[in-house]
Amino acid sequence: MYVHHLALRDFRNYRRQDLALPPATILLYGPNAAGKTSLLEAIFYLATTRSPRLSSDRELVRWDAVGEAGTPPFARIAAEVERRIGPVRLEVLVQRRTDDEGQPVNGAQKLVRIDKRPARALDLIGQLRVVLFTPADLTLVDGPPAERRRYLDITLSQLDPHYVRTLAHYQKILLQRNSLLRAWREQRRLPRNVDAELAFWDQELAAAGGYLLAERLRAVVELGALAGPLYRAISGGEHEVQIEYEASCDLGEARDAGGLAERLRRAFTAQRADEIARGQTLCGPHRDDLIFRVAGIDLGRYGSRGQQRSIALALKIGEAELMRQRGGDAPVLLLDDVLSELDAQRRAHLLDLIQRPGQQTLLTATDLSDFSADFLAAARRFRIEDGQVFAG
Ligand SMILES: Nc1ncnc2c1ncn2[C@@H]1O[C@H](COP(=O)(O)OP(=O)(O)OP(=O)(O)O)[C@@H](O)[C@H]1O
Repeated sequence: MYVHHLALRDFRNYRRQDLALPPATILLYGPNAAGKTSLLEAIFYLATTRSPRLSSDRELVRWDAVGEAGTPPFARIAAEVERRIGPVRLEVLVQRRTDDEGQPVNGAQKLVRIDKRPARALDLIGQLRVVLFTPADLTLVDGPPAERRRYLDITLSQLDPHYVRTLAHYQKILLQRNSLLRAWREQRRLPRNVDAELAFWDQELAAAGGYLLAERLRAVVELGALAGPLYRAISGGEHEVQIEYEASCDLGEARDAGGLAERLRRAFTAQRADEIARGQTLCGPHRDDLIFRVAGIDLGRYGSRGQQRSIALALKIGEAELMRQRGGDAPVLLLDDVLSELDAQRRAHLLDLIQRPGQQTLLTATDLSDFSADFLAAARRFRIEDGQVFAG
């Protein structure tokens, strides 16, 4: 699939921008702070309804944007996407919130349209599939478990509309169950029948969690088959990387959603006293992790920087391959300043993915001298300066 037209209005440092994009390698180059990452961010946002940067939605709106006819300022991202299953037009409007007197308040409102019809944000996810590569990908391996859960969730949410809805439901139930447990702890008083009070929440959390787990376990097997050999090739070593799903609840041999839900329910009951004492849900998909082993050694903990970099790259390429295999369409690749950071061997593997016919890849760079003459001749170039895009 590919984005064949992108339109931005008051998004980050872009005032108004219209851009026709080919299904090829697109090199976005220009000085620091020109707006290169923001362009990738816009596409990532359309695909996932999230910014890859740690910022709130209201920061997406251009600082000095003015709203229309007295309405609060908004940013607009729109794209026409070509896919194997047919084209689609996606649009998101992010509008700053104001109070009754028109004074800015925290937060932003998100309005989504798919083929010009209003839709929910969740419906947008998966319409356009992307894989983002950034220098921060290393935290996938050496960072906290939340980074690895996020990696799985973003991949699966783009592939499976039911996954993204179930994840949203799981998170909602988890919040409610936790606030109930916390309230009991703070009041130092338990209801007469704790089991009955929690039965509904346990049931809902286990049912949603069972589905999430089944899909994550399946994805980990498939990703392992893809990333394992890739790691060996990238690292130039003799071993593949093994990806293990480390569950926080005892899952036994269960692998299907129903069996996993039953396991979760049992785990919640078994740790009732602990959960009440600590005021939170102690196990479930929100506490799980991934372990990367090479020749039996946990490389997240004990790997060298180079080994960890190779795993991170193998995971990202594996993610793109998984999307292509399952979705029938190659995802759009977004490479934020990564190619120049890679050594020749790692770079060659990424180039292999990028240079496939019909693959759309947008990559950013400050310096064209990082690229070979062949690469530059084959890529479509756009120069970015101060929130404006120029061909050539
Ligand atoms: N809401 C906003 N309104 C206006 N400008 C913004 C907004 N948010 C960020 N900016 C500015 O937009 C500019 C572009 O940032 P961006 O990260 O896209 O640049 P870049 O070209 O990728 O730079 P680098 O090469 O340093 O990574 C920055 O100067 C940033 O401060």
